[in-house]
Amino acid sequence: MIKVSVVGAKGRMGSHVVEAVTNAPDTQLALALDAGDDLTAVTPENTDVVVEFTVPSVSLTNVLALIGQGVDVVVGTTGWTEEKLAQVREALASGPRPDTQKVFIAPNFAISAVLADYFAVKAAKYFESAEVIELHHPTKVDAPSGTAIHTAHGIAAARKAAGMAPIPDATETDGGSRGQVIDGIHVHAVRLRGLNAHEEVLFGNAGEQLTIRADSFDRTSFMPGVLLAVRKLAGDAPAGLTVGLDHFLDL
Ligand SMILES: NC(=O)C1=CN([C@@H]2O[C@H](COP(=O)(O)OP(=O)(O)OC[C@H]3O[C@@H](n4cnc5c(N)ncnc54)[C@H](O)[C@@H]3O)[C@@H](O)[C@H]2O)C=CC1
Ligand SMILES: O=C(O)C1=N[C@H](C(=O)O)C[C@H](O)C1
Repeated sequence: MIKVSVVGAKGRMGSHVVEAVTNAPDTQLALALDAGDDLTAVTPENTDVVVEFTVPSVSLTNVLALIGQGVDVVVGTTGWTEEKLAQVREALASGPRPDTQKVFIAPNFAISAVLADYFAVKAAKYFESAEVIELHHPTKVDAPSGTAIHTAHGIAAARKAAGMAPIPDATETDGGSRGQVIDGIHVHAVRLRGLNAHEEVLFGNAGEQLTIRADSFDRTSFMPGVLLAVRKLAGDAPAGLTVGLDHFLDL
């Protein structure tokens, strides 16, 4: 049995993870921790893998503390920048298990979202225009979503590798309507009661459009991906930092 502790266990995602870990045949719940709890309670003796779903403002601090505790960590929380990822790599290198410890961060654990992202990167070099629209529940604290930021970076990298010109856009006045520009890609965020987690990637050429859309209607959609990551970290995932569930899928 893989012993799994959950940090952020009382949250929308954390409570689903507690249920999934409890019900899966090969995992068992070790500790369920939330705000105010002491992370030094998590040790290699009681925990094989920690799953962290908290808030962007605290996740880095939690992950650094958990690396210090010597346990492997699966992270679903958003808000990761290159600077924060570099701090995780440094902490792993100078931590208690530099050759074997693993941290895995996924912008999105839903297979629909991971595939949408993958297909978008494949499509990027064939279209003059590309924009991303993400749509979420109104209780989400960050915008744009971590997934949309990841998608925008992926599209931008593919366009750059293909030597493409900047996206055509004659806008001269913009009070914010054109969204946030990430690596040259416009990203728009919608917050609407009734929605859960959704993303559309729009690609355009003269006379044609490709739309790639992923919809997570329910948080159960993230649980197979979370359990896959837990199993991979307890198994043959490489040591060090890995970002993106695509690394654990046969794409
Ligand atoms: N990677 C993925 O597939 C997904 C990622 N997310 C991300 O996961 C994060 C959490 O989302 P939700 O569960 O909806 O948020 P939430 O607000 O429902 O839950 C966050 C939980 O973290 C707890 N918390 C806050 N500070 C803490 C601390 N210092 N230590 C321990 N626990 C602490 C809160 O008390 C709360 O229970 C967000 O960044 C969200 O964008 C959400 C869905 C899927
Ligand atoms: O807060 C959410 O709900 C979600 N957050 C992640 C993100 O910001 O990309 C993943 C998914 O979109 C749900």
